[in-house]
Amino acid sequence: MAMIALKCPDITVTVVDMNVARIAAWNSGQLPIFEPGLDEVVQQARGRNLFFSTDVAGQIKKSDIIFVAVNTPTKTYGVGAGRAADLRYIESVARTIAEHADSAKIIVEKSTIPVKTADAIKTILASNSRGVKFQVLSNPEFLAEGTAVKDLTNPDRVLIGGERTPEGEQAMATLVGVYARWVQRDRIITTNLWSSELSKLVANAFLAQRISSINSISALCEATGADVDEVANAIGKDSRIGAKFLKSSVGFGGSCFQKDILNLTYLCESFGLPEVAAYWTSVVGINDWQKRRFAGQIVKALFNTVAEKKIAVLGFAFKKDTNDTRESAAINVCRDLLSEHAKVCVYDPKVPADEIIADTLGKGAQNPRLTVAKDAYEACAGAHAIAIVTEWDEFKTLDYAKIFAGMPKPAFLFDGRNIVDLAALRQIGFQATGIGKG
Ligand SMILES: NC(=O)c1ccc[n+]([C@@H]2O[C@H](COP(=O)([O-])OP(=O)(O)OC[C@H]3O[C@@H](n4cnc5c(N)ncnc54)[C@H](O)[C@@H]3O)[C@@H](O)[C@H]2O)c1
Ligand SMILES: O=c1ccn([C@@H]2O[C@H](COP(=O)(O)OP(=O)(O)O[C@H]3O[C@H](CO)[C@@H](O)[C@H](O)[C@H]3O)[C@@H](O)[C@H]2O)c(=O)[nH]1
Repeated sequence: MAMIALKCPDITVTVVDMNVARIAAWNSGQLPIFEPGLDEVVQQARGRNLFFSTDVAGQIKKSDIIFVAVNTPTKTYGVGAGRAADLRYIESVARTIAEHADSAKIIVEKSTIPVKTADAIKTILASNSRGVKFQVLSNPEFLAEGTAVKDLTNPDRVLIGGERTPEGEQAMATLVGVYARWVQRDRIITTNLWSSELSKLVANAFLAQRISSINSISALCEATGADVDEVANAIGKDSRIGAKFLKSSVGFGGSCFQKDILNLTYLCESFGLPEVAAYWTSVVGINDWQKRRFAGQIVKALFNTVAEKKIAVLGFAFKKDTNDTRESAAINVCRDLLSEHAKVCVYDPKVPADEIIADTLGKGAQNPRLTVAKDAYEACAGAHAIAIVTEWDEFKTLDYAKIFAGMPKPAFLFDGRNIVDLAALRQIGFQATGIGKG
């Protein structure tokens, strides 16, 4: 929304949320999320044509286009628990719009949702809105965290789905007109509603599948003496495969991939396609295995016991350049090490200590074996092993000789992101290993 406001000064964009603290943060000097370049975008547009408010009802009345970007987490209860998307926030927004709208609106699904959700939204609107006309469009978001501003400035594509009726086409043309202010017209794709809704889930499933594919091969590389980065480079040169998203890692995290694949598999089963569901479920299965495998390798290398040994975990966010920790592999790694009674000391440049502890142990819980350091050097001091879990750039240039000097020997380093020079570390004296480095 900040990007639309930046690129379209004549359009007034008001972001509303019922979370008062979040809106207050968006109106303050300290935005609630860390995202490179976002502060500058917000600063340019805020107060000009970008506003943040908790007045949901008032802004529904005033708006011509309403983007619905509420959370659609994995359901934790009842039918489909652990897999289906929980659509209660979507439904509640549809009811609120129906209650307060007193003129025609275009409703844009921006949240990631199961196919056919637009039908449910349309039905709720039509049954409650006292004759006000709505058009529902699907406009999934493809930005990745950490590169959001770049992705939004120059998107590979913008996808807009709508009804193939004159009113639907007109609504799509209106939304195309917004994006066309800065996105090349041939990168704005229009489709029917169901293709657009489904494409978002499929895009994430394909991206995650590439990571699980290369991660499965990382284990084979370790067993055979091959190097997974060399394999990725060799296969990625084939233009049919492509070089991106082939970086083997401790496992993918983030709020989207797992949730959206589970959502897709649940949909497949609901439509009577268990074989398709099983195929995509295995992408999540390999990811869970990869996360466990990493922690297991640490325990095994440290002579099958990490009890009371200090392990430094470098990085807690699910990827670099974000403070988001949702589904981060670091959570699983820390939990597995704690269950082996290791003393885990975490450092992340952007994630606050209380969040690291709450994510790992649960809200309010404490464990004296889990501590948070103010920098990487403090985390590594006296540690038997270092585990690099997030690929923050600063971990590439640490003074590893100094760190080595302060560790008990043998000193181990496990690079879960393949970002450091293993040969140089071995030269220093480390027992250093990476993912998929045979
Ligand atoms: N985070 C991403 O990078 C990303 C990228 C693409 C798509 N998505 C999709 O976008 C959606 C939102 O993701 P997110 O990461 O921003 O989630 P989030 O949980 O960080 O934010 C959702 C916000 O919606 C608010 N909300 C919920 N119900 C509301 C209501 N009835 N009225 C007003 N506000 C309400 C919540 O208070 C919360 O602040 C999800 O469907 C997600 O899959 C996210
Ligand atoms: O080669 C790779 C690429 C990524 N990752 C990991 O995969 C996860 C997801 O990374 P990324 O996709 O870059 O970030 P997200 O913000 O989760 O973005 C994904 O999820 C968003 C929400 O749906 C979509 O909009 C984006 O297009 C999609 O890339 C992270 O843990 C990464 O470290 C790897 O391990 N290897």
